Amino acid sequence: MNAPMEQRIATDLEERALNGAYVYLAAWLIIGGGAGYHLQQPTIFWSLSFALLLLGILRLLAYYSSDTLRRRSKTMWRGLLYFNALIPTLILSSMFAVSMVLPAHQSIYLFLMMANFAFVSGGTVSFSPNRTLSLAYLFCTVAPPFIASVFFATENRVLGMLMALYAIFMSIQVTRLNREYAQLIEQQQKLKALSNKDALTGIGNRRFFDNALSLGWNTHIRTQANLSLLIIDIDHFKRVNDTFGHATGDKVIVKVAETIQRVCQRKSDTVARIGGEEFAVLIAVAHVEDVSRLAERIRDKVSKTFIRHDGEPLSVTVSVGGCVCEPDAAKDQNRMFERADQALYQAKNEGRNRVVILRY
Ligand SMILES: Nc1nc2c(ncn2[C@@H]2O[C@H](COP(=O)(O)OP(=O)(O)OP(=O)(O)O)[C@@H](O)[C@H]2O)c(=O)[nH]1
Repeated sequence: MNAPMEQRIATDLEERALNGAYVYLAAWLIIGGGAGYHLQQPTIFWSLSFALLLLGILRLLAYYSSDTLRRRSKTMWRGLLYFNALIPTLILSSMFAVSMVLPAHQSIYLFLMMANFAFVSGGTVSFSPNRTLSLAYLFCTVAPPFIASVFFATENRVLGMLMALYAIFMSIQVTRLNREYAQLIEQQQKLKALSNKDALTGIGNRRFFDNALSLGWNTHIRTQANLSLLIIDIDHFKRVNDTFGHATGDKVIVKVAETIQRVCQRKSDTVARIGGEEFAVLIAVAHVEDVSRLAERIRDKVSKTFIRHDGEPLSVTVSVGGCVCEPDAAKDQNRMFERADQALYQAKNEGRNRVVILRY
């Protein structure tokens, strides 16, 4: 399982578990209060109410500090998630078992039976993104009343058998729901990746670049991280299309994209096609000399790269405009882009096949 998928499942589970912060307590108060159990067994009633209240608060705390918790220790985070998900249902299903076996607690029997069936459905479906958690929930909800009905209150055996049958049915449903959930998330991830990809070259598209620029810009301002931008435009590309045809033009675009990618191989480099024959590169470099050197390498490599047209070699050149940015909260990312565009314009005006870098 990849990291974004793991993160997505974790967030989903926490959100689905959030209702439990009040549902168990509310159900217990309604059942106990409605059946007069709070008068018959006040110590048990109020102790369990207090315990469910504390568990609800713990669940809320776990939800609101989940990011920190996950960052510190995934094992602790998972342990707390399981604890919060399983203990409240275990308490109520155990009370259901008790009410089945001991006549003194019979007043809550029927209501707890209804609540228990509801929890079996709701809880197992809610936790289905994590099959283990969902099956553990099913077990905690069904096992106590099942054991009680089969071994201690045998007049309830039919109910026990029904619960077992329902548990088997739900466990099959969980497997199916879990598979469908995983497929859905996978498809969403694929769609997201596709929507960020340029169909012709396979590199990032304009949307991908805009997101990367915003993200890079915010980090640049917040952490004073280095950030520079290059805009690369193929020279006289209209002529390529007009002379050799659109299909060859496409091949040229693909080749230029590959060449830029080969030069910009650092993990921190972001390469995208932002227009027809226009590319952008975001780099974590702060010195004009370093940015110039990289831009020159791109320019040089493109000019030495050939594609074949009717067996004949064909090459193109590119002009590169760059902007090297000093971090300053008063500046803005659009101005940075405009500055790089201005540098590109200058490179074109000065004769093309050249690099111009400006500061911002
Ligand atoms: N083959 C192909 N051509 C494209 C694509 N996108 C844009 N173009 C063409 O790229 C050409 C860009 O031309 P111009 O903007 O005039 O620029 P240029 O000819 O490169 O001239 P300079 O940029 O000034 O050097 C146009 O003819 C567009 O039709 C594409 O995806 N494939």
